[in-house]
Amino acid sequence: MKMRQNHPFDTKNCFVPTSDIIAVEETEFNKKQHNIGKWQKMAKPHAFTVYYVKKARNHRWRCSDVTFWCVDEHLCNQWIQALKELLEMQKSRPKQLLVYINPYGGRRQGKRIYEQKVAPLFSLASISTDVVITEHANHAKDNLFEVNINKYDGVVCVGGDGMFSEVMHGLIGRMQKDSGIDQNNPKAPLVQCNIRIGIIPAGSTDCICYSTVGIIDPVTSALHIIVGDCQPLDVSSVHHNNTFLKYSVSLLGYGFYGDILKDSEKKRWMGPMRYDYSGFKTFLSHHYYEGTISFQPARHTLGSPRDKDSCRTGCYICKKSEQQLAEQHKECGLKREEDEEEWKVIKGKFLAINAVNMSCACPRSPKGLSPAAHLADGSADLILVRKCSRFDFLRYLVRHTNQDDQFDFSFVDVYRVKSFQFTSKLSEDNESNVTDIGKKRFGQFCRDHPACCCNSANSTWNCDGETLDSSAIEVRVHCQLMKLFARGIEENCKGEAAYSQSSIEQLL
Ligand SMILES: CCCCCCCCCCCCC/C=C/[C@@H](O)[C@H](COP(=O)(O)O)NC(C)=O
Ligand SMILES: Nc1ncnc2c1ncn2[C@@H]1O[C@H](COP(=O)(O)OP(=O)(O)O)[C@@H](O)[C@H]1O
Ligand SMILES: [Ca+2]
Repeated sequence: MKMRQNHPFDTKNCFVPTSDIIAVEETEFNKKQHNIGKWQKMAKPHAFTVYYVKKARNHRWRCSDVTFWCVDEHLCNQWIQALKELLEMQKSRPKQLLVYINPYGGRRQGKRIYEQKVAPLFSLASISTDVVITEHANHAKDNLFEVNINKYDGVVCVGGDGMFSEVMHGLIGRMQKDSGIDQNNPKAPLVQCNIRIGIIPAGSTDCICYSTVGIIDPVTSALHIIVGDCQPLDVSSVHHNNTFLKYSVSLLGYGFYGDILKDSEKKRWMGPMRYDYSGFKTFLSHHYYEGTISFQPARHTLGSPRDKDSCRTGCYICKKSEQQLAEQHKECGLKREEDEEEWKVIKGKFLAINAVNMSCACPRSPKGLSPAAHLADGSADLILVRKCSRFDFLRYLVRHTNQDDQFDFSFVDVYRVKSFQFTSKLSEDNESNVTDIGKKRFGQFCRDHPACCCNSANSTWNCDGETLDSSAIEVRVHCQLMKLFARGIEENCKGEAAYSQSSIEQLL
């Protein structure tokens, strides 16, 4: 049997694992193609085209295609049939997706990006979609409590980290509501969310996309959704006084990153540039904050924040945590003595407190705030940057952008934790003396005079790009609470990965 590619002079073999096939379609007879090369000899050619994932450099994926021609119509149809059956066997692929687009995220290109780059690929892969273009903040989140969620194999959000956070809150919240779990109870065992979320990056930082896919590229992300990838993700719950505040998957930042976010919200019109402007301004203001942080070290994980190796596709440290989680679920009757485990307490003056569930790599900081943090190990890295000079803080920040170790400073400490609590000195003082409004006034005075570095005002928590109302918080990491359409960052940029047994080449 002879089937050939449509490039007559291309003698290269084409290997495509079935897991990388996007679609198979019958190809219309085209006179121009017929008139070139060897196909002239064919009486009436029949053809089909295989669309597949082509892996390019820097984790970028593209949709490529190859067309096979032959004279026998029946044979051609048999091939199409056989390949379609192979695709049907890929059970992890989504068929029905719910899509939320934030038209105002990042450079306000969300709608265009989806329509031009993503929708055609979904349609090629025969994925049906219900698309909601959000009209206001919390539209997607509220909507997720109302829709018939079981109809969908996944939810896609087109936007930045803030938009992802909204969709995640909708999904996890809906899951807990349906299972009768009270989110306000900080100790409640949360129900895992098995409906995967896909992120089409169209925001300002897009750190969650970058840290889980390795590139900010809407087409690459769409292809990860189409092939049905699955990456579990740790989620932290944030409470204050037995009241649920938020969930976080990337950064929970007090001090520097909180102040940047708060200032930048007023400058939304600047687009992604607002972070550079507010970053510079916040750096100059050099505010530090006094408070107490207590945490439980994550003894269950194999890794440490100072490891040289980072979390990659198929990470064994995350797999180990997954096994431990499964064992815990099995013996759910036996309550773990989590509360009796040790707490460490640190009091101090901090320029920044960053708790990260993942590396938080993004184009501004390609290795991230904690390069060795894991996506799904059930822990967060708690980074404490103590009061230091502006020059030293700049040295620390610069190391986010180069290869040097950002934890190798006397004023920086890092711990791998499974839970932590923070109270600012101000709120401790206020609790002991509520009527002391003089202090609050002084705090306002300081905010209005950025040259002052004193610590009488509170900072704000930056929770995945959203601000929190409370400075005193209680945080707990929930191992692999949700899943993304991603596979983590692949070790080899270019597709040297092992091919699956069932490649088309073998069938030929
Ligand atoms: C002198 C050189 C200083 C360079 C410092 C570069 C550090 C950049 C580290 C970025 C940290 C990423 C953490 C991600 C946060 C996002 O959740 C949040 C919201 O992102 P969004 O606007 O929703 O896409 N963005 C910010 C800047 O707070
Ligand atoms: N239609 C809308 N109008 C205003 N805000 C919205 C809308 N849709 C979503 N949002 C909110 O916008 C915030 C920022 O969105 P995001 O997509 O993360 O953009 P960026 O990365 O630029 O911050 C999110 O918190 C989200 O809740
Ligand atoms: Ca983690």
